[in-house]
Amino acid sequence: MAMAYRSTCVRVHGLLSQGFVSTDARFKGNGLGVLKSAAFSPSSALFRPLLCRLQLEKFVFPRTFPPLNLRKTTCSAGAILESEVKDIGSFVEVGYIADTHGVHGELHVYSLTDFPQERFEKPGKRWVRSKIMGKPVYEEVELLKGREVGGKRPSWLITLQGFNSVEKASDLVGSTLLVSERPTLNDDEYYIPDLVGMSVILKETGEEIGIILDVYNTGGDTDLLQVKRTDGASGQKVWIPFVAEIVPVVDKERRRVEIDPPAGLLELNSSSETKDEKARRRKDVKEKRKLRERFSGLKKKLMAIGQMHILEGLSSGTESQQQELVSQLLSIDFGSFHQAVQDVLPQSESSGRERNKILSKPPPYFPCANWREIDACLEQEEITRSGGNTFRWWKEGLQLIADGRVAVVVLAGGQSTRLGEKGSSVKGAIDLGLAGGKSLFQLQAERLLIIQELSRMVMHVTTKPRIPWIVMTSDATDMSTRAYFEDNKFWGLDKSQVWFLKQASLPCSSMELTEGQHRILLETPWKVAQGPNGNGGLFNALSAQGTNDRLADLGVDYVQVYAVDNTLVRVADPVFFGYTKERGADIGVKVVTRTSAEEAVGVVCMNYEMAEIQGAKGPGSGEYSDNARYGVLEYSNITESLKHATEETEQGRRLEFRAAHICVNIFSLSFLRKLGEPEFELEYHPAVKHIKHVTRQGDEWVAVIPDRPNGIKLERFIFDAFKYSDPSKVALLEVVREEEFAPVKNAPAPGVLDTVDTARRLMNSLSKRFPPLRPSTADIPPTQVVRSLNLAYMGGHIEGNLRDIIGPGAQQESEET
Ligand SMILES: CC(=O)N[C@H]1[C@@H](OP(=O)(O)O)O[C@H](CO)[C@@H](O)[C@@H]1O
Repeated sequence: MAMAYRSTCVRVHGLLSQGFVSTDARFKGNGLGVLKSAAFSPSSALFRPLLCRLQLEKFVFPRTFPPLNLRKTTCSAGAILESEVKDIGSFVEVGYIADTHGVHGELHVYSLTDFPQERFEKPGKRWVRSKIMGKPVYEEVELLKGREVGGKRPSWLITLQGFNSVEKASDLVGSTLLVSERPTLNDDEYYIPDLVGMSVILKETGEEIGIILDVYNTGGDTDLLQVKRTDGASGQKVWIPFVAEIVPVVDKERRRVEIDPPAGLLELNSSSETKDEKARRRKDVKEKRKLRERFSGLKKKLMAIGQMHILEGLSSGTESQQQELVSQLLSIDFGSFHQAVQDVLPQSESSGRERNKILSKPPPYFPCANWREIDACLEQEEITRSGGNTFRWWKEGLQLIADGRVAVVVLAGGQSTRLGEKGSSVKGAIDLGLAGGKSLFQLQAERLLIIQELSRMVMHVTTKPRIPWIVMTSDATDMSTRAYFEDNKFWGLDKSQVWFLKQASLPCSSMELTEGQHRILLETPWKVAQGPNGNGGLFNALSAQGTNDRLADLGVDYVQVYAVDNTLVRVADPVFFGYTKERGADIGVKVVTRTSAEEAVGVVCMNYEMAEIQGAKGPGSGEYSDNARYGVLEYSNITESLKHATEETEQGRRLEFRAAHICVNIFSLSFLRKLGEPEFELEYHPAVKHIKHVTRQGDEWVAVIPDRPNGIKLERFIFDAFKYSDPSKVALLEVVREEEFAPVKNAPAPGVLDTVDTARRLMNSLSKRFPPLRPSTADIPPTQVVRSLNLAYMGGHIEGNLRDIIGPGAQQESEET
């Protein structure tokens, strides 16, 4: 019976039921052989520096903006040209390197092999084939380790020696992973390419009846040899089960198999096979036609929007690289992209006009939460006492949590470009340098665990509440984020309460115009550079992926949404929930006082539409409409005069627009549902960023690593949704900056704010104000436990494992109860 591997092996043993086919390179039955270092000519060593030099000489600086730093490392010292490889047929494609993963240079590889464990997990030599200046280049690499990850397509995360940073690893994205040796097979196993082309001889008569065309497995256990008749039935194809009884001899030396077919097999197969084959061919033709139609539709669309250049990769590269490009292109919504570009273009041209129509004013009075008040009440062990506002909101919020009426969303789809190369593609996984190596995600998970426990204790519910934690990711962060949560066992949360939600991405485009178009940028010749569609992409994602319905089924009324980068964020803050509910609001907005005119934060304002007032004289006239809407003047858009505007108060001069938006908001579920409707779509804004890409120059692809912003990402802003709410349903709540806002945005550098270092300092100074939460808490009276937990939630330090203090996670508990 036969075990068959395309470009790999077929095993013969037993009867009809025991064979199978698997493939290493599914679409190409390459031959194999062992590649020896002697296979390369000595001149390859001479060629390397020449190749690198040539590359640099070929770099042309883009005309429209100043010289950029170009990548100089595309050709590594170990790379050799394809022409230098003597035994090219000996390589087998085993995977396609689709992306980098995490901070340590892991690579995400789509499997093209039937031996994934062997190829991606077993340490040892591998080869990488990429293209430099249009020429295939091979480089030997050492696989250190690999692990399987979930997903629609079989894929692995691998680590290669020497590729220990995102920067290094990204050089390999778009390349093909190869092996140069086949797994050792048993005596009864054969590689398909070895079988293909063998003569098929009738054992009884010694007569040749045909040659093996291919080996197939139709899903059962048995491999089938497809044999083209060369005898009297010339041209017909027959199928011969690859089992020892029918194929007793496989003679590799003489390249022949001897068969002993049962009576009628050859005839039976010939006729029935023709039918099967026809059906298969019809299906193939149909599928190919469908694909061709989709592809020609795509081409027309690209032509219409002036973006044909993104198809250039199809004239070079390997089959798998081209397939990757086609499948990526077919998945991109170019209609939305084009619409978004249109949104952005007229806006930037007429922004002066737009601004004249809107008069922005600071928002009216908003209260400030007073946290000390809660602790004072708890210290006196008077949980039932009415207390002040904050204490009332706190209890109301804990009740909402206990009743399962709230959920939280963390916005974690961003690509962390401002964190520089040392940043992680998963911002929430950044090591903050805290004791215990806690990351942003871990801090947030701990707060969620604590608040669930607090709600259980204060509201006397028997089952610990389980607050749905929706993690919004993007193509750029999804897989790594999921793997990070899995690796950390969800920090003790119930896995089922964490829902991943992927926001959409859109192509990135050049900043300058070419023939009147912002041209789409390519990450590699076979991959369009894409970016997540901004934090305002949340609303579409929630509705399109059924999350709103799921929340409604659970009875959720309010959803807190926050940016992943805030180390001090109070996840599922009961005060904020209680306040928003008490105000009957659809939107709750946390603000802090802006520190200076230059602080990179949006400021909350009221926008009055001047155009709607009869006879209004314009801004400054003192007249404006009463249909004001809440909005945010984003730091990237605000005018200099509004940014610096001050007002006189009894305490002296202060900034007029001082309510900084910290990206911690609450939306009622009914409002989120409304935002899912087409008429409440949010507009796009251009975000100007550094975008690494490749460009085609003549026959060569040139890598561009910009040292200044060179491209545009199209983003929606979450706060643009505020304008769709009646202002009476928007409730601002001021909180204490030192207690609730310490974002990580930038790479650490002297004098730079909002870095890991500044955030850690803020965290440490806050936690010093509270006694640490210790495991011994378990021995103190419940009211004191509540106080300790509340202080830990507010930023206190936790000693040891949180699970030792608050007991098992929700899942175990609910299973026990
Ligand atoms: C579109 C958006 O939500 N922008 C927010 C957000 O800015 P980023 O620079 O995008 O992180 O977080 C800031 C607070 O950290 C907030 O002030 C600003 O308004």
